[in-house]
Amino acid sequence: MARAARVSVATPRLVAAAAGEVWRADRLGTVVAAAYQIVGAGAALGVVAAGKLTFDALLAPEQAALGLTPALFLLAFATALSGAVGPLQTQQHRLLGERVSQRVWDRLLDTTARADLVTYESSGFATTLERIQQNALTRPFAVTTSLLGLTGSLLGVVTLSAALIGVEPLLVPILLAAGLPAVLLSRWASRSEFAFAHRLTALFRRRNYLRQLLTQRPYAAELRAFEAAGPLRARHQELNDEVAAALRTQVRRRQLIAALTTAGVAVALTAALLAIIELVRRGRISLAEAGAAAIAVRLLSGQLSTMFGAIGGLLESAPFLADLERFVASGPPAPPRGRKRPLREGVALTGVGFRYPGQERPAVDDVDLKIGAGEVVALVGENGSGKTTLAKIVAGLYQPDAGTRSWDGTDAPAPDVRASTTVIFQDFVRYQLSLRDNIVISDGGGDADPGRVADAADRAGVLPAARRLPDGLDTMLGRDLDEGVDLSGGQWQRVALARALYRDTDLVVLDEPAAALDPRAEHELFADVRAMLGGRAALLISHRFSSTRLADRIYVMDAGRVVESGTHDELMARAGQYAELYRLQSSAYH
Ligand SMILES: Nc1ncnc2c1ncn2[C@@H]1O[C@H](COP(=O)(O)OP(=O)(O)OP(=O)(O)O)[C@@H](O)[C@H]1O
Repeated sequence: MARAARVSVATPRLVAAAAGEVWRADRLGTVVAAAYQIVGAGAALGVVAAGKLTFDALLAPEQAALGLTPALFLLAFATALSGAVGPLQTQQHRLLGERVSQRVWDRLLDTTARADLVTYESSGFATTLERIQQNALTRPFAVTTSLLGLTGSLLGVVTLSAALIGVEPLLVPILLAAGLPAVLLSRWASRSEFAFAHRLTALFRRRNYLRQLLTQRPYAAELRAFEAAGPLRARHQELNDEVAAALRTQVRRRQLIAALTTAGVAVALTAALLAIIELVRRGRISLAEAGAAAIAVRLLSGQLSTMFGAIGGLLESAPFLADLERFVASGPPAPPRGRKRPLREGVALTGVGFRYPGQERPAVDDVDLKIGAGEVVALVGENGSGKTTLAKIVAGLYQPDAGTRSWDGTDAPAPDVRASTTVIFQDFVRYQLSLRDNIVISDGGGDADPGRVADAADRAGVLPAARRLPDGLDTMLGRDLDEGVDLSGGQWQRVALARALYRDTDLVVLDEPAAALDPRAEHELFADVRAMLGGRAALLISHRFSSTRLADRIYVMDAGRVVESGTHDELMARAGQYAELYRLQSSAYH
């Protein structure tokens, strides 16, 4: 309730802010839309005036200002103009709506880009983002349409009321009386609509996910292999039923609100028309005046409906606008652009701990780790032991909750660490762009340096595949956009490696860089990993111990902690967890 009150108080500010957005998105478009609105209101007035002139010409030709034919022409013109404005407006709104949507999307994308990785990965963020996308993005435009409607109808209401007051002042308050219930009913509609959107977001998210699974290419093969489409369709159907049931209830509620509002307007209209008949009966107004008054009453009631509808629209949009504003304001300020630093001594983590929001156990606990300049350091451990989390801390993507991360002995800010480190994740992105863009995107995209592209591609072993592609480095990759050529999993992995090397930082974090490589390719990569890295320091995560045994130092993680560290030989001599895992793995090949 307190929240509803706050939103009501904030409504004018929210509406003004939304209108400001529309104005900034397309000034000329807004002016044109407003002009149509004014023409529409003027045309409605013209219909009344021409109606009055027509009645005068019919009933009292001797006193009429215009002959019947010109009066009828005027009436036809005003009616046609009033009818034509609607479609013109609709088309203009399509254009304006697109520009506004682009602008609001920009604000949304700015907010999501600013959010740090932890915020981004939290489930609340995704749900709010979905709700904003589903419900709030179109609101600034809807508000402007309502505002324009309100302006036009207000103009109509004022002028038509003035015309009616000339005939009988009582007619205006009779019609206006329909307003209060209409506004109260819109407040009810607004609250119920926001609550409905809130309730349904999680349902929509789940349904959208199933739709992606059922329609997108990466899932097509597995879904067919498991014949999983059937069960997934059944779940989709359950969600459809739930959505339809919730929507049915909401639609019924809105229909009831609409019916009550219309009934209020109809009662007021009937009362006004009865009053006009009564006035004629008592001889207070002439028949011509009564005819014009009836037209004016009908038009005024229409304008009042538009006005109340517009007010209702504004009230309905307010909570969604507040939601949008809250979301845009919730993002932290954009982090400063990081400065790329060379790595002269090394990176060190001391007593580092990290806990994911809402998780009880830390994913990384009291970890000490060092990567000297030019060193290759390996991180091994069982699934879920915290390797990827630790890699994200090293790369500056997560800030440790405890302990310190130092760069060349100083406490480097996270943006600097990010700018000075390159990470390739297990689930690296397969950009549906050209092969060249897939490589250069790691260093700002922009103008590619052909020499550096060729060097990175060569080191990562991409060149043999590139030579077989129809347009070499300029071949579009991926099949999602129809035009591309798909690569094998291993070839994609080499492209990701080339991307890491193109960025040219002194520290590289590679999370399972050889998972998709064939044994020969993996052997070649690791036998000569230092040559591939070209002097860069590397943190290498791998489950394949053959890949990591040549590392300068190996850290073994278990349940978030580093339980052992040393060279391969030292760890084997210790006969601890590493030695056990290593033996387990090598025995599989004997
Ligand atoms: N975004 C997240 N939110 C909450 N918990 C997470 C998140 N990411 C990982 N975890 C949890 O943190 C722990 C460590 O995960 P992490 O991905 O770092 O392990 P890993 O050693 O890289 O595993 P794997 O070898 O399977 O890749 C796991 O228990 C995991 O469930």
